[in-house]
Amino acid sequence: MSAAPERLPVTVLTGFLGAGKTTLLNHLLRTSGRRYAVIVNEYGEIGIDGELVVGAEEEVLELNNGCICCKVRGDLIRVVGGLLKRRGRFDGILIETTGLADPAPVVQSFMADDEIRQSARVDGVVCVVDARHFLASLARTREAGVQLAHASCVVVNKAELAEADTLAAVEAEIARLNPGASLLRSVGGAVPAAQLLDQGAFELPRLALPAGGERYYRAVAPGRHSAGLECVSVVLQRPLERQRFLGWLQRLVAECGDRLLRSKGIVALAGAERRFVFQGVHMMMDSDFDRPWHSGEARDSRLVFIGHDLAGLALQAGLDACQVAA
Ligand SMILES: Nc1nc2c(ncn2[C@@H]2O[C@H](COP(=O)(O)OP(=O)(O)OP(=O)(O)O)[C@@H](O)[C@H]2O)c(=O)[nH]1
Repeated sequence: MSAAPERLPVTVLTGFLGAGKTTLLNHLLRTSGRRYAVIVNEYGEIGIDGELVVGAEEEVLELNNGCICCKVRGDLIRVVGGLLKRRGRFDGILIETTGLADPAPVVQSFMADDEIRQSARVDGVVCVVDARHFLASLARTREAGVQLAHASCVVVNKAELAEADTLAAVEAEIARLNPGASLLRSVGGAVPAAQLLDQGAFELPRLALPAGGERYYRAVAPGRHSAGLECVSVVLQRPLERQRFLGWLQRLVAECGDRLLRSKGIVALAGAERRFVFQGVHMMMDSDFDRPWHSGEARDSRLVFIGHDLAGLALQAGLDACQVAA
């Protein structure tokens, strides 16, 4: 019996208007040494970004006349379905979303559609930010925060235009609000393609969470930069009782999935020899048992929640109640 073909990696490029998404996309196409099908989404009927993508070999598909996050989701599924029928021709798919798009529905399309899910996987969500303007965009708009919340990697672009202290402040704010995301600096989108593509950053077994070891509950209050975006990180030392935790998580995403943008965690369930991992994008959730706990490894649970108005969700109290008795 032949092994199932590997699922095609999909990288979603997000980032605020003018941050440098197309510039990064072109850099990746020029330097990755791999063949990508490109999907570009923009407002308006005339596709401009599609024209700006380098090279004739790449397959560039435009989804115009609507934002990918609302009107054209059905189109996205059709376009990806079509690409998957010709999958031998490329090594992956790159999707550039509009500067005002919420990347969540794009990711959710890959989580929700069974056929696509079997043949393709979201490998990463790359958020490109403009080093000089990011903090202002974050403070003034909801979109910039939503894009940051979903990123598995953030590229701080136009780094040459920002002072060193601005760069440091931008990177600190990114690490505060999305502590699992990797960070790269760039000028003209010039980052090593190998650090962005095919990283499996969105795969359950390779979920990046803040480094373990600390025993803390930390709620990051919305700061002056973040237009209400908050991050809550929780570390729990006692294992969680399975049914109680799964019920709590299910209720949380069902009832609060609109303001809970992103959730992920590595959890020690009582009696389980393997780590339980989960990740959610709004109400959609992926979860599974992953590798066995190593001997000597601290069996604590680490969870991260990013969203708006999280204080009211009483995350710590809810999770505390899931722990087995001391
Ligand atoms: N100085 C400087 N300019 C850059 C850099 N990267 C991109 N640009 C310029 O910034 C402008 C916007 O870049 P794009 O790549 O089109 O940005 P985008 O995010 O795709 O823009 P939208 O599709 O409009 O949201 C272009 O004029 C780029 O040449 C950089 O690192 N430094």
